[in-house]
Amino acid sequence: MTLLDGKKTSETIQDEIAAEVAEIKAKGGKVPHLAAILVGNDGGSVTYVNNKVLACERIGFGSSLVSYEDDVTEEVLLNKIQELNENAEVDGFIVQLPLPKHIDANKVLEAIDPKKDVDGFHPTNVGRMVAGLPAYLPATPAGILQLLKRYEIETKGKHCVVIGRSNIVGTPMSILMSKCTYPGESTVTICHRNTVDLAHHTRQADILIVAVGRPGLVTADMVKEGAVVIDVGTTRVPDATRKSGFRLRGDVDFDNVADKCSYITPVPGGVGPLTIAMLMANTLRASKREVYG
Ligand SMILES: Nc1nc(=O)c2c([nH]1)NC[C@@H]1CN(c3ccc(C(=O)N[C@@H](CCC(=O)O)C(=O)O)cc3)C=[N+]21
Repeated sequence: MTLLDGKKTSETIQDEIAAEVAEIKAKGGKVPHLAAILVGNDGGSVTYVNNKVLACERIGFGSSLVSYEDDVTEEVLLNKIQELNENAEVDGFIVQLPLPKHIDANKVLEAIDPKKDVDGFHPTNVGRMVAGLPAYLPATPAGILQLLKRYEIETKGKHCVVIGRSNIVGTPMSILMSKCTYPGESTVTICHRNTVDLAHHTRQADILIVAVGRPGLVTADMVKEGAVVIDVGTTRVPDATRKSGFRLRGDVDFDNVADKCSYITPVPGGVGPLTIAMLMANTLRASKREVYG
């Protein structure tokens, strides 16, 4: 069994980006700038957004964080988005999800200029991705592709089973794995909460990608011997022995599943850190006008 070291791969990618930023700076070019909008103070969201800002500092990007209380109006949010769309200093920005219920998240995401949508959540980028046109790919699926690629894992003709159909992970992941470029060319099955006999499907998987947010959902009996298992779940569960009072748990019962796998991602230190690296990669592409010219 080989551990897919997301933390190390993320550091490698960020080093590559940092080297490019240093080059841009040496030539007097524009330093990439990422802005993030955070609404409310959900523990996870605050951590992730802070990690994104820290990553910017580490690799030499400019960054700005715009924070609102969770009672902010949709109008205020939409006005800020308009401002960031028009601000030439800002190459890309994200609105951290989830948003409070009184805000229409789809409306907010559609207000972002697709050219600055480094999360790849705008319908224009989703459509371009599906059509195989240059697009910002959502960071988590893009990070998983990087893991498969950098560990040289064969995907052609393999059966890839994706559990979860979210707009952020499951749906784009399944589309990307079916595309005719490496890593891809897999036969893809999408499973979700209405799937009958989930284990029947997962046992057929050469590559199993789990993005549900239910700790321990995938147990050893559900995994084929030699499978590649990618765990996207990062749920905070109470843990009195930790200073923070919680620990992160994936969707896969790692301790029992790992022995059966050819490759597996840990949680933490798997897919999560790559999500940050790929957001940085998208921001660099935005500043170089690589996607939209
Ligand atoms: N607009 C938007 N874009 C996102 O990309 C986005 C979002 N909203 N909302 C929430 C999810 C979740 N997400 C993660 C990012 C990093 C880790 C990550 O770095 N995890 C570390 C541990 C971090 C920790 O200490 O908690 C790990 O797995 O090793 C996890 C999850 C991005 N998301």
